[in-house]
Order: sequence, then C-alpha cells, then structure tokens
Amino acid sequence: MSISMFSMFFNTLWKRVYSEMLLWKHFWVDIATQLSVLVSCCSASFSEIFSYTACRQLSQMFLAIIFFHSSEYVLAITIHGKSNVTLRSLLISQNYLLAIVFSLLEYFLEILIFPWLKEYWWISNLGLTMVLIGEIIRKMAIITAGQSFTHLIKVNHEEHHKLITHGVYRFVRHPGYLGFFIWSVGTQIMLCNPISTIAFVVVVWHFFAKRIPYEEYFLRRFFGSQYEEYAHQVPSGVPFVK
Ligand SMILES: C[S@@+](CC[C@H](N)C(=O)[O-])C[C@H]1O[C@@H](n2cnc3c(N)ncnc32)[C@H](O)[C@@H]1O
Repeated sequence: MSISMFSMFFNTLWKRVYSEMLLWKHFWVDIATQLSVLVSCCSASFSEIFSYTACRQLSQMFLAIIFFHSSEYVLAITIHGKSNVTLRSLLISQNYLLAIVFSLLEYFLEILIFPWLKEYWWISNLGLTMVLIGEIIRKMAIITAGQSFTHLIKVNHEEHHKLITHGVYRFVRHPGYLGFFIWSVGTQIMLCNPISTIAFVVVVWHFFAKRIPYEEYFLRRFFGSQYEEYAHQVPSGVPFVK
C-alpha cells in the first residue's frame, strides 16, 4: 500500500471520527441543557414547596385536622364512656380522606404553577378564622347536647336522649353541622384553594341537606309536637336547608 493511500485512509477515518464527535458533542450539550433546566425547575419547585407561605398554610391545615378529629374522639369518650365509643368517632371516612388528598393535590399543583395565588393573606386568614369559629360552634354543640349528641343518628329512642333546645340550640337546630360546614370550607379558603372551596361547599352542603331531613324524621318520632314547635321557631343553621 502506498503512502498516499495510507494518508487518504487516515484522512477519511479522521473526518468520520470528527463528525461523530461533533454529533456526540451536540447530544451531550442537549442533555446538559435539559438537565440544568430540570434542576432549576426542581429548585424553584422546592423553594415554593418549602416557602414560608406553604409551610405556614400547610401546618395550619394539618393542625386543624389533627385537633378536629382528636378532640371529637376525646369528647365522645368523655361524654359516652370508652366502652361505647369506637374509632368511627374519629370521623375519618374514605370519602373524607379522598377529599383531603384532592385538596392537597390542588394546593401543591397551584403553588408550583401559580404561587401568587397562595399569597392572598387576607383570604387565607379569613379561612383560618372560619376554621376557629366552626370548631368553636361544633364543640359548643357537642358539649351542650351531651349524651344526646351521638355521631351515629339514633333511630330508636333511648331513655337518656332528651330534646335539647338551650345554649347554641336556641339559635340553630343543627349547630354541630353548621360548625362542621364552616370548618371544612374554612380549611380550603385557608389554603387559597378555589376548586376545593367550591367542591367542599357543594359536597358538604349536599351531605347535610340529605342528612337533616332523615335525622329530623326520627326526632319528630321521638319528641312529637315538642320537636315540631322547636323546628317551627328555630332555623336549621345550614344555609338553604329548611
Ligand atoms: C351528629 S349528632 C348532630 C346533632 C345536631 N344535628 C347538630 O348538628 O348539632 C346526631 C344526633 O343528635 C341527635 N339530635 C339532633 N338534634 C337534637 C336535639 N335538638 N336534641 C336532642 N338530640 C338531637 C339526633 O337524634 C342524632 O342521634
């Protein structure tokens, strides 16, 4: 093989290697650019998720939930005795858990995509106030009704079940439900969650609009004209429910 053939061979080989290297260089530059975009997105996301706003709003939410459920359980045990109370008194159902998970998903998505939405502190503080007011109304109802307040609706009249018309029951017939309604919608306003706020209003209202006539059917059977007169004078407390 002559020298000129060798040099032609190496020339062609080098050109191929060089063009391959150029291709790989573009490939690695592309990868590096995409990685740096991903890293900056992640660090932006981390800074939003661990921002003062998110930490404060989420910790308020978790504290509200933990306090609400544990105090329901403790009050039920105090009033009815440990042997008459089950874990159902924690009031944590599958649908309720789904609603909370949905609302947290909404929160995380919005704080990543529209972080400014969570900065309306007057709205968040209004929600916090609703959580506190709802909690107070509900606990006043439980303490006032005492043994008459059971988490499951009574369908048989028991001796200790007295008609309660004093205290918060003087102003509304269902202060426990009104308190929960305000509390649950308040949690979503506190998180500045527009979709979950509307969803909670609709779902919780619908739940009580069905539950109240059912509960009152038995109260009318237990207390007859006494309940009739009470219902005639005092509003239900849940908006648009007679
Ligand atoms: C979960 S508690 C809710 C009580 C009431 N609806 C409220 O929102 O405050 C349900 C139980 O309370 C009883 N109850 C509701 N109103 C009552 C009243 N005014 N007096 C006595 N018992 C009542 C019902 O019979 C039912 O068993």
